Amino acid sequence: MAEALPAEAAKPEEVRETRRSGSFPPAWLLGRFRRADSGERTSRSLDAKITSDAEKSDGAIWRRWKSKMRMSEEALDCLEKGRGDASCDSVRSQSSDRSSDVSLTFKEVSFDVHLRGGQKKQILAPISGHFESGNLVAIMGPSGCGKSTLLDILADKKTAGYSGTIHFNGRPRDHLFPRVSAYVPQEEAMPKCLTVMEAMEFNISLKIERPSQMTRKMQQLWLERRLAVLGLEKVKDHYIGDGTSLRGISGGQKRRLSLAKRLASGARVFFCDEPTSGLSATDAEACMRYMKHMCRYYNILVLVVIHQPRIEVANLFDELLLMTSGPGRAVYNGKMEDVIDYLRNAGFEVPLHANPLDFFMDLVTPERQDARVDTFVLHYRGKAEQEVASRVEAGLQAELVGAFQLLQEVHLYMQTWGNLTPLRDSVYARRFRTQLWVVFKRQLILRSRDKSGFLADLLGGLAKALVVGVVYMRTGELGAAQQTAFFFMLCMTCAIDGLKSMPAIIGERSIVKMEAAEVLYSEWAYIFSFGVLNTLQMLLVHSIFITVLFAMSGLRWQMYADVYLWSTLLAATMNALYLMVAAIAKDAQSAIVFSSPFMMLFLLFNGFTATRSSVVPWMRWAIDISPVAYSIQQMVYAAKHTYADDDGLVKGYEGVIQLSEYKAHSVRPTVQSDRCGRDLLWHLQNCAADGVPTAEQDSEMMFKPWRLAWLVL
Ligand SMILES: Nc1ncnc2c1ncn2[C@@H]1O[C@H](COP(=O)(O)OP(=O)(O)OP(=O)(O)O)[C@@H](O)[C@H]1O
Repeated sequence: MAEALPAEAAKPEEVRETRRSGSFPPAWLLGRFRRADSGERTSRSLDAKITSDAEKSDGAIWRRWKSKMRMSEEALDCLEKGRGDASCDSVRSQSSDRSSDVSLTFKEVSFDVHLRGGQKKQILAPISGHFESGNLVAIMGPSGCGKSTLLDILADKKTAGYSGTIHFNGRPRDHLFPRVSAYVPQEEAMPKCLTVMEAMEFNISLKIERPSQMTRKMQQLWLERRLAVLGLEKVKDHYIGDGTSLRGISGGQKRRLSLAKRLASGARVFFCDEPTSGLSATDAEACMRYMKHMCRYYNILVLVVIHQPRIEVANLFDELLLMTSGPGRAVYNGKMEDVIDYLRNAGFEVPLHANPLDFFMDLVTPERQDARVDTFVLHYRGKAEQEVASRVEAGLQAELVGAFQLLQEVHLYMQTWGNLTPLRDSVYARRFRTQLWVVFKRQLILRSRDKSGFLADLLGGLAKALVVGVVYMRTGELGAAQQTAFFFMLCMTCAIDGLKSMPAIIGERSIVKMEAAEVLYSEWAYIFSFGVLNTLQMLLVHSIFITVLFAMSGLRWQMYADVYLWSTLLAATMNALYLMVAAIAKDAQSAIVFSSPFMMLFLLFNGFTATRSSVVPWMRWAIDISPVAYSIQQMVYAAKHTYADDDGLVKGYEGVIQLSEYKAHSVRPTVQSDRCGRDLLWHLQNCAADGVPTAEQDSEMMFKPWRLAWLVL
């Protein structure tokens, strides 16, 4: 059910009149509203949140904070209820007391693509515009006219080359532009097991540092105000969900959460690509009303690509950039309220009861029979282009504060609530260490909530050990060949086990890509935290598997450490390989397809069923690089050492070593003595000071440095 919609906020003119006053600190960030009158307005919902502990521990700070939140609540109240009394007028005027305006100016932006035959296709013909904060701007036009392309270019998301000038606050966009802008995709992938408030906290902790005296509770209240602006305060403790396995917030609420997260992060320009697509008409209208609300309340510029909205939604927009296709050209760029007059001037009267935007769109859609594309292109060039050009020129000359100064304003204000580290002049707001910690914490929370997945993993490991264990129960009593077959099976099982973690990384990849594009954190922060947690879980499941299996096999416990070490290294190596493939593959299916050749190569060239003499000479390298072959070999040597008192088994293992041609890799004392004398590197690694083989060599458990490096990699 759609929530109560906020009434339309103050008119753009009101905002423009007051926002240039240049006061500090910026109201858009603070939600800073002075008390409208001396009358005490109690905020019941806020009072309920005040804990006596907080009052006792940091009374003065808490009281200041409480007062700020109450003022912010008053202003919200006025905006939501659309009240017109004097106190609200005062609050409203102060709510638009914004110190930092922002503007986006683009001049002659065009985009061409090169087709196969070397031809060039113009997608966007030169297009210009200038938009200011506090406005909700619609970018509309027929399908394929280049709306999303233009939005991507303006948001600095287009990787292909384009031409034209784009300025933010009268200056070319710099490396800090991503920190003051936000690109909101049609549908954002978000972790389903996170609550709305946690998602907000995650974003803010990666974008704005919490001052030393600001408690988590204070920050949460601050975030609640942002949620309230987008009508989400009632679902702050709800899971985001995915609509299938976990029923979370609605589609419309998810879209608004995408906006709220970025709002809390301090973004000043929003680029929204069809934020209402897929929503019901009521939800779409609610979403747009909240966007308008946000835009006014925080003096933010919002550009929205939207397909033919209902009249109620269309009326919410302040400005319209209407385009036609073939190539994408502007046919209108001005105030939404002037559309009817513009059409009339061009000789078209909007029929009674018709939606003017629908009427206009039909006239500029080339596919329609009644289209008048050329008329409007000429009309725009003749009548409107000049006026747009002068706005653009003024915008280019404006030189408002740059992105760093905007960030600095927030930073300086935040310092009034405690100590902060210096503001970073980097695309990332927080240090790598902080990014790592925040991402790691979220991973931990998500994993701890996915109890069924974790339990299934543990039980799966146990069940696998029991099944394989039943087959190899008498291994300890059997000969060397059968014991080696057990090692072979064990290594095979460990090598394929990592396949199960591929879907997890593929599932999370779209979230990570989006968050990394938002420059919340570096992808390495995710890779490290995922790697650590995945390895820990893998080690736990693997330990259960190996211990149960080993206990069932009846082999001597002296060799448990060796079997554990080599099987773990093997599992970790293969796991890393699968994760690497999963990270670059398109989807789960192609990840399986890509990883199959590696898996088969290592499993087949295992040095046991396929040995150096049995394979074609030019494929021997495959045995040399196979972690499976190396693990089996080390287990065989460990077994030979463990059963040194059993001549029969020792002979059997020597036979296996000979058949498998492990000698080529092992260290024979006679050869070593000789080599210890002449090979310096070999000497340093493998020989004792007197140049004779060490005890480790005798046990034939030597590491080959390059093989160890391969395993670790
Ligand atoms: N990098 C590119 N290479 C080739 N063609 C491109 C590229 N970028 C955009 N186009 C083409 O430009 C045209 C406009 O695409 P765009 O998505 O911007 O249109 P749109 O107006 O947003 O369409 P819709 O309303 O249907 O989403 C399309 O035909 C698209 O294929």
